[in-house]
Amino acid sequence: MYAVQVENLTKVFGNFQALRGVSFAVEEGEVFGLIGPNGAGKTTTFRILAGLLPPTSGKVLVLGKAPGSPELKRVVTYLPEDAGTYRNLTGYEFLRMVSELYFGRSREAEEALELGVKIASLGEKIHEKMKGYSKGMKRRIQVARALMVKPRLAILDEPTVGLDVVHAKEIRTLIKEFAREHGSTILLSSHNMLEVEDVCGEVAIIDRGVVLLQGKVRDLLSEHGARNLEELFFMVAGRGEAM
Ligand SMILES: Nc1ncnc2c1ncn2[C@@H]1O[C@H](COP(=O)(O)OP(=O)(O)OP(=O)(O)O)[C@@H](O)[C@H]1O
Repeated sequence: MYAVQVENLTKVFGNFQALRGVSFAVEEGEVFGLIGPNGAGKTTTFRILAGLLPPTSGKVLVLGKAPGSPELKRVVTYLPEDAGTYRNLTGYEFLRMVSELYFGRSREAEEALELGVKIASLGEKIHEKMKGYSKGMKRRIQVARALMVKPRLAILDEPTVGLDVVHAKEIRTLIKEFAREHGSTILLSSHNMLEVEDVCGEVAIIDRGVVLLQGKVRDLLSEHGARNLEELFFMVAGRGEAM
């Protein structure tokens, strides 16, 4: 079964066409990367998948259902690129709030909180107010928030945005380990094509509102004789400017 199926998806804002017929499919259990430069349409696609934005046209199924269906509420999580944190809550209080929103005051909520604390790996700092957190710590809390409820599908928009190489690597490792351990499907986006190779088994390359290629990273590189995804992007995107 596909976790996500997108066919010929378009989105028009005013007279600007942000998505011009996007198609890709994500199998359950994959760590899948939607990669492309700034403005390619990644966030727009994710917002549609999360049920936050209506598509203009096209077919979109999330776990076989229309985005935003009530059945998806408990099983799909979405981490926006610009997710904020509650400055005056501690990381622990924030994760507890989210787990109780999902599961009420229950054993499940306690288990989710425990897992969230483990994923965040902030040690004693989990009990400090988030206003003192670094960007990396805030992002860890946000990723923990999206994964701790063990979703069938987690949609993570630029999970490593704004992080240095060390913190980005930590987040990638925790995503990979989480997916392996819990069998969740992870759909993430990135404009950093090199980092995606480290975490995703399969990718779709999107540029200017169109998916140019989809496949397993290893297969795509060998089919096109590219050394890495960045080189492959420039081969298939037909443009020479830097991202
Ligand atoms: N609400 C909106 N109104 C008008 N244009 C929009 C709106 N949202 C997005 N766009 C435009 O649609 C295009 C795709 O934007 P989107 O945010 O999906 O790209 P992205 O691939 O996520 O880029 P980035 O890596 O910079 O986050 C951009 O040109 C953007 O300016």
